[in-house]
Amino acid sequence: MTAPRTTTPLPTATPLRTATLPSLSGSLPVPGYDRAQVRAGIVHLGVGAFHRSHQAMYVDRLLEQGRARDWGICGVGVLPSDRRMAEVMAAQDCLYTLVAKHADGTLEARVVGSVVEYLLAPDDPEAVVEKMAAETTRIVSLTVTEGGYALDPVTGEFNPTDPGVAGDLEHGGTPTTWFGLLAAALVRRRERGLAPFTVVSCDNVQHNGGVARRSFAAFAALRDPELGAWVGREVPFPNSMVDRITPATTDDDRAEVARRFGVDDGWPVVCEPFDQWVLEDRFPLGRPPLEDAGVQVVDDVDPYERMKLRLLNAGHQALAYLGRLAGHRLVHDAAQDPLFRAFLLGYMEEEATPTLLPVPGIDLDAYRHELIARFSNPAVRDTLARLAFDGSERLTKWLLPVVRDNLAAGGEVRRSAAIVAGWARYSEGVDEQGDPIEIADRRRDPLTERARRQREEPLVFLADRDLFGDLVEDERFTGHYLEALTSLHERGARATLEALAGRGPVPATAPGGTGT
Ligand SMILES: NC(=O)c1ccc[n+]([C@@H]2O[C@H](COP(=O)([O-])OP(=O)(O)OC[C@H]3O[C@@H](n4cnc5c(N)ncnc54)[C@H](O)[C@@H]3O)[C@@H](O)[C@H]2O)c1
Ligand SMILES: O=P(O)(O)OC[C@@H](O)[C@@H](O)[C@H](O)[C@H](O)CO
Repeated sequence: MTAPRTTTPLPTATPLRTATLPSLSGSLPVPGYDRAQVRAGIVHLGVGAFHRSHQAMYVDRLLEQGRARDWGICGVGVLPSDRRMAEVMAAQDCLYTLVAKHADGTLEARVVGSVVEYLLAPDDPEAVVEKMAAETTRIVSLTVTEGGYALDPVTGEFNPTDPGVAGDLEHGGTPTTWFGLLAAALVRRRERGLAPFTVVSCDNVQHNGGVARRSFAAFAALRDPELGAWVGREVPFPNSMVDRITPATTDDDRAEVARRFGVDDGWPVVCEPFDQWVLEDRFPLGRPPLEDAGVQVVDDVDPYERMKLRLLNAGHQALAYLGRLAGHRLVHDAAQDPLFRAFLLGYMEEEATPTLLPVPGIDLDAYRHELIARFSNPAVRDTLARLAFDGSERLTKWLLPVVRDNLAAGGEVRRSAAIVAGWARYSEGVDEQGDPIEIADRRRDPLTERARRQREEPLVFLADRDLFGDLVEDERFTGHYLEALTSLHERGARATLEALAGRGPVPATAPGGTGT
């Protein structure tokens, strides 16, 4: 999460504060409700761009309807890198500008007021624990990223040696991770005879609620087996599918907000107009009437999240690496490129869709085409670099399940293999023009080390069993993978996609070798 760097107030713009809302209301909608009357019933851990464009926006909609006054949000920054957010939230009474950008350049903006408090855990972990332990807190929600669940990428089980949890497991004492903070709060609630809050993961993880429960219960059990069993039994973790493309805020966004709306906002949020939240209804302590704000409250989220993760998020992976290799930097440029558009549609139609479950009320053909249109929105200016961030946590969780299902069912894997080969080629850290690629991945060093050996040992990247399990032993997959990797090395990304589309030469042979 990178904060916009400009700190100088823009001359014609009004600083965003409770006191300035009346003067700002002439240029954009501001909260019409009395924020002083709103109490925090939700504590959210990991207040980044997405929480502010999505969950906080739905709660703001309800507050605007005069509802949900007990369901305001207390935001929490868990990591030391959240300090800048804490400063902006403190300076702006937690207010911020949300700007949805339509493809035709139209902007829809409003000041969101649903976040009513913000705490920075590294400064005051006790305040965070106490907030979650308070009777008024009935929901704790999370956006801690895919890598935040301390999961082994192959087994999907909790990994107690993950650097994200190891500290809290080894030292006990003052919690520094979301695992430790949540555990301390739940222990305190149990001591006070209070029922546990509901934990809602809003990360792009399949079965995010179940995964969060398994991983957190395993953490708790290592601290105290009895606590682990109680968590597994008593703490509700509903699943949810969340969707709204929300790039990181840039200086240009901040300047545009000042210019167009006269607001000097230290950290506005820009996003696409589309939003979707499909939520499993398991909230023993109650929840806000989110269905009245446009949330789909359902019994089974699985078909929706599978659709979204395998089409949208894996689709993003399809663009991220091959698009960058072909010279694109922005998502809409890649999505508007006919070659990439055809590749993406081919992946979605022939490889991802056959692995989906029937999705109630959704026309999958329309959904796929809507995705292409959303990716092509030039106003959003999402970057391929954002999509490529921590690929080892993303590609493995979204694309590899598609591959495994298709291999088991005899389905198509050509394009998926090319996406993985694209990631392997990208991980060499040099693009097709010879310029460096900055690899932002927690596993960067082992990834690049293997990728740089692959011209001599073509399967060495795929042979990383910590990421790919035994995929390297599947000859059908490795055949397509080697074909794509050879083509990427010899002819580049564009020619590789042309060959996949049947419009160019396919190498007659591919080199062998299984690597180590
Ligand atoms: N941005 C989107 O388009 C989008 C859409 C749908 C879902 N999401 C989900 O939201 C997540 C966050 O996206 P964002 O755009 O808000 O990113 P961001 O970089 O703006 O914010 C990420 C937040 O998560 C916190 N965080 C990261 N790792 C953590 C950890 N281990 N423990 C505690 N906090 C941690 C950061 O401190 C920060 O507050 C994504 O990883 C994804 O799962 C994002
Ligand atoms: O946010 P991440 O890092 O999980 O994934 C990158 C993108 O695929 C993702 O943010 C999408 O834009 C989002 O899931 C759309 O709802």
